[in-house]
Amino acid sequence: MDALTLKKMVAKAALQYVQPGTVLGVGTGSTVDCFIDALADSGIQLKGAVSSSIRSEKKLREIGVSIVDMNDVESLSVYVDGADEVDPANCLIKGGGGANTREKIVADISEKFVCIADQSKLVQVLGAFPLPVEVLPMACNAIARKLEALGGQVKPREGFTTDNGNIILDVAGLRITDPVSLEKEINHWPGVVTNGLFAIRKADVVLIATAEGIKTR
Ligand SMILES: O=C[C@H](O)[C@H](O)[C@H](O)COP(=O)(O)O
Repeated sequence: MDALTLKKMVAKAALQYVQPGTVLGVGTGSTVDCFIDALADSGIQLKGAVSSSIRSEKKLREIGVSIVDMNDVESLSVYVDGADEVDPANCLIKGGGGANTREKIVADISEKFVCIADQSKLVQVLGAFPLPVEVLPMACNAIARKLEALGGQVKPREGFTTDNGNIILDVAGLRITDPVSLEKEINHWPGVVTNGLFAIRKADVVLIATAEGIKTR
C-alpha cells in the first residue's frame, strides 16, 4: 500500500474523534492535509478550528471551516495532528514542516491529542528523524554549538522561515532515550522557541495506518 493511501486511511479514521458543533484543534502536514480533505467529505459541521499553521488555516478556510483565534478559547476537546516519529510511549518528534511551536501551543490546551501516522513513523527510540528546533535568528549559532555539544549534527533549514519568523535547526544523530529530559533541557536555552519533542505533552491516542488496517495505541 502506498504512503498516500495509508495517510488517507488514517485521516479518515480520525473523524470518529471529531465532535460536530465544537471548535477543533487542527495540526499541520501532509497527513493533516488528508484529514482536512476527509473532514470536507464527511460533511461534519464544526463551530470552527484553531489551526497550528498558516498552511492549514488556508486549507481549512477553503473547505468552509472558520478559523478561531486561540486567544478566544480556553481549551479544545480534541486536537488532530501528524508526527515525524512515534515511540512506544506515544512520545513524538514533530516539526518536519516547521510548525512545531504552534503545534505545541495548540496541543497544550487540548484535552485529547489524537496523533495520525502511518507505520513508517514508528520507532523504538526517537532520533533517527532529525530533531527540529525553532530558534530566534540571533541565537542560531549559539544554539547550534550547544546542540553539537549534545552529540548532534546541526543543519539550519535552508530557505525556510517559520510562521513566527524564526529559523529551524535540524539536529541529526541524537539517540533520544529520555525525551522528557531532553525536551526540557533544550527548551531552557535562551533563544530556543521550542523543540520538536512532544514528550511532556505527548499524544493521548495514536492512530497508525498499516497494510492490515488501523491500529490504535
Ligand atoms: O511541522 C510539521 C508537523 O509537525 C507535521 O505534523 C509532521 O512533520 C508530520 O508531517 P507529515 O504528515 O507530512 O509527515
